[in-house]
Amino acid sequence: MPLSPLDVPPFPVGETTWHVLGAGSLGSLWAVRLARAGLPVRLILRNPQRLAAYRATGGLRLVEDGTERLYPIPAESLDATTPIHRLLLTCKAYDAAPAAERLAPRLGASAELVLLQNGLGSQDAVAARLPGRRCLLASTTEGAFRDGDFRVVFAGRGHTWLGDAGRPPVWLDELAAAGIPHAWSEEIHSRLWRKLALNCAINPLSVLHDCRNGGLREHAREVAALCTELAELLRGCGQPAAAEGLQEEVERVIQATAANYSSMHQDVARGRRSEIAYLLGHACREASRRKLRLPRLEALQQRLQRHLAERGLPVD
Ligand SMILES: NC(=O)C1=CN([C@@H]2O[C@H](COP(=O)(O)OP(=O)(O)OC[C@H]3O[C@@H](n4cnc5c(N)ncnc54)[C@H](OP(=O)(O)O)[C@@H]3O)[C@@H](O)[C@H]2O)C=CC1
Ligand SMILES: CC(C)(CO)C(=O)C(=O)O
Repeated sequence: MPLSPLDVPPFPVGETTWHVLGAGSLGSLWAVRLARAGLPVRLILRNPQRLAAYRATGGLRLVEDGTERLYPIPAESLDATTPIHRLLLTCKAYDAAPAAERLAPRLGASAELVLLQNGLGSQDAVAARLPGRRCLLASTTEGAFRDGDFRVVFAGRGHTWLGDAGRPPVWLDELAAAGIPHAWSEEIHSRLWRKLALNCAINPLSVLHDCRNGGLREHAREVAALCTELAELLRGCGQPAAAEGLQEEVERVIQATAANYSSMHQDVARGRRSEIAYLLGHACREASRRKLRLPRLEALQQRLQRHLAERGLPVD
């Protein structure tokens, strides 16, 4: 497929650089769209070897609507020392806090972070390592996957919600200019909890039954029982809105994604670490902290951990 260099910026360049740590699926998708809107973007790669590999490939490749293009976005390694004012954190949940800790010396008091991790728990861990810095939470329904090193396929259009306890930042305009569908959410915690519950109802069972999401239609009673406990957990955690109509939505998602393998199924099938600790693990920890007895969720976690251990994968 033809490759072309980065387009000439169509917008005046913003002043604050978007540093992106996690040049994988979501990070590349964001970095490319911001860069082609003329905004200053810099990737942070994990070490000099990864930086050299990136430079050798000439940039990020994004496959969008069947067309691949090359975007030579500037990059640096984690060892760089220049200040960071705005950071998009798009690594996996288990990598987020260690990465934030490494970058802490470069993040001044007015630095802002956008945390795009799935599940819950990693966001608090990041914030604890960066006292005083603004950490915005994000939840997305966009989909992307890597099919090569620094090559990403934009697989599903979606929407991203961002929020925290403060006011919407002015740079949301930059997301609009970059064509990133988004909205400010006053209830970002509720959205993250709801997504966590959907993931807990679908992903572990899809791994244990080794099936596509649609295969869970044959386990409808098991799914329904989990939804009952998940709704109880959400209410117990002060998220009653996230509990409403949970089972119906889980059934809709199973139907709509029937042909897909869940992200956890894909991770396990490829021998990669899963984000269990930030999904089912977080759910079970919160239940135990609040003395809620949710036997089905606990049994599911134990089954999943056994399954992961048998395959030599981390159980958290
Ligand atoms: N992909 C998707 O469609 C969606 C993803 N999400 C969530 O987004 C988050 C990111 O997922 P995804 O983009 O798929 O993950 P990927 O595995 O595709 O990308 C993660 C990237 O983070 C990099 N990374 C990890 N640690 C460091 C570090 N210390 N320094 C520099 N780079 C680092 C990895 O580097 P390296 O390449 O060197 O390994 C990798 O490029 C997850 O929480 C996921 O659940 C949510 C919705 C959809
Ligand atoms: C499709 C869905 C909702 C299944 O839980 C998902 O988000 C995932 O696979 O992680």
